[in-house]
Amino acid sequence: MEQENETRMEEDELFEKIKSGEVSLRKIEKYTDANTAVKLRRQAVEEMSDISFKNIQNHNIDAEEVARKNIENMIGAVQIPLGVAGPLKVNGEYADGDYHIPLATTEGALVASINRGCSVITRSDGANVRIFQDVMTRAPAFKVENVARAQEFVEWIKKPDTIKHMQDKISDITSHGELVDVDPYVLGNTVYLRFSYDTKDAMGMNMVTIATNTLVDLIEDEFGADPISLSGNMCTDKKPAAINSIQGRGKTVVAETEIPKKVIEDRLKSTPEEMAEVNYRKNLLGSARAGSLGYNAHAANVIAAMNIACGQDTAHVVEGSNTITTMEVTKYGDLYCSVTLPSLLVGTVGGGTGIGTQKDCLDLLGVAGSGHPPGSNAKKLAEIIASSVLAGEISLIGAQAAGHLARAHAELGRGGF
Ligand SMILES: CC(C)(COP(=O)([O-])OP(=O)([O-])OC[C@H]1O[C@@H](n2cnc3c(N)ncnc32)[C@H](O)[C@@H]1OP(=O)([O-])[O-])[C@@H](O)C(=O)NCCC(=O)NCCSC(=O)C[C@@](C)(O)CC(=O)[O-]
Ligand SMILES: NC(=O)C1=CN([C@@H]2O[C@H](COP(=O)(O)OP(=O)(O)OC[C@H]3O[C@@H](n4cnc5c(N)ncnc54)[C@H](OP(=O)(O)O)[C@@H]3O)[C@@H](O)[C@H]2O)C=CC1
Repeated sequence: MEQENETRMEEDELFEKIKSGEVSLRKIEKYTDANTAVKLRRQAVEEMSDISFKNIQNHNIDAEEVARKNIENMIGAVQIPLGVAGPLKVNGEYADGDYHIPLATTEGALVASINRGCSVITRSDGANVRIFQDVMTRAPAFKVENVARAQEFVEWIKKPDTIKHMQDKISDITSHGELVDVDPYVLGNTVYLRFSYDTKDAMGMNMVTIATNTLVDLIEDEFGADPISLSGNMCTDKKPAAINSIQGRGKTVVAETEIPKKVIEDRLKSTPEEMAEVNYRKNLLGSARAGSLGYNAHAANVIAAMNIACGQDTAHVVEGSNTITTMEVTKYGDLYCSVTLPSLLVGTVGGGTGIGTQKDCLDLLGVAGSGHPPGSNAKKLAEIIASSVLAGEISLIGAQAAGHLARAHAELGRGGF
């Protein structure tokens, strides 16, 4: 950021100007390098709040790296303990092998549980996992004169020539992103266009937002619809929404395993019948009665811990929690288990994936940066996360079937080992 400094100032002089309000907290980088700016901002906050930080200054993040794209008004960093579960055997199209799973959390018993689930899956010959759809969506809202005009708009947008024209336009904006499709939704005189893109190894929200902005301009110029908002909430980003469960968003991933009865008895202290019953009455019936969009036990736990560890956008736990878990006793008396994640949003480039500690975690999984071909690293990460969600579901349902949930949290979540 140094090249952007308007006028370099000595630290003492700058600190006085920050304290007096002459230089606002958010403009400090204009007068010094990013790391000094972080230090001065923190010291100013300490003085203004009359406290003395003991911890947040202790980190190894280079503000020169992150201040430009990951954070504004930086004053330090918060640490979250990192644990590891595994090995987890994954039989995917992109992830094929045994993996150690990085999990950043403060919830005692969570890593132990996922670790147990990994051991069960690995002893059951692994998790079979496949990706069924991979598109990131952005849905702007347009206002039109009336319903007849809405119909013309929908017909125009779905014309092959229009789509080709928009695809050509996108290729000027991004070398990795590709417009795949557009789905129109009409509500009175409002039309939502849900654009779907292949974003390769990027989770893609910046990419598709920038690309869609260009398409909104094109539509306004060439069709004349009135753009109201670049995001019309039918995307749907970071909110619980049935459209993501039904149409998918990001990666739609399914992972399954078949656990021998003996493994359930030995490792989970339960039986296939008991676990299937708990899954049915809890994850399926209980969720239906509650009006939940997530028919699972704690997919969000695993996705949150992996998202934090691997530099993903933590708010996308919302989409991931749409997961549906099934368990059924097979004709051999074993237990078939699956998780279906309709909307898992992950990437291995961009966002927080380049920060040192987060990149270490991506390296552990062998997915840091661009894949060969592009897109393959993000798909591999998605397969590993879905398999880890399966591990979490198996262990927690096992614990609830065995009546061990409260005991586990009393022992591991309150200081016991
Ligand atoms: C806690 C366990 C795993 C004990 O499970 P256990 O079977 O009694 O323990 P064990 O000592 O026999 O160990 C079995 C395996 O568990 C793992 N394990 C065991 N201990 C550790 C440890 N310290 N560190 C790492 N791994 C551990 C490890 O894999 C071990 O195998 P080994 O290595 O011995 O061959 C089990 O009772 C369990 O999984 N309980 C469920 C806990 C859980 O899933 N918590 C998640 C959060 S719950 C929540 O937030 C959501 C909720 C509950 O509200 C959602 C809902 O509504 O359902
Ligand atoms: N803008 C918004 O509305 C929202 C933004 N976010 C934030 O967006 C960020 C993530 O956006 P995202 O677009 O994923 O990331 P970035 O914008 O950080 O980076 C993505 C860019 O990386 C380049 N790139 C290099 N190699 C590859 C590759 N192998 N595959 C794909 N792209 C590659 C692409 O450039 P090129 O396009 O030139 O090919 C792509 O546009 C996060 O910080 C998240 O928090 C989250 C929600 C909403």
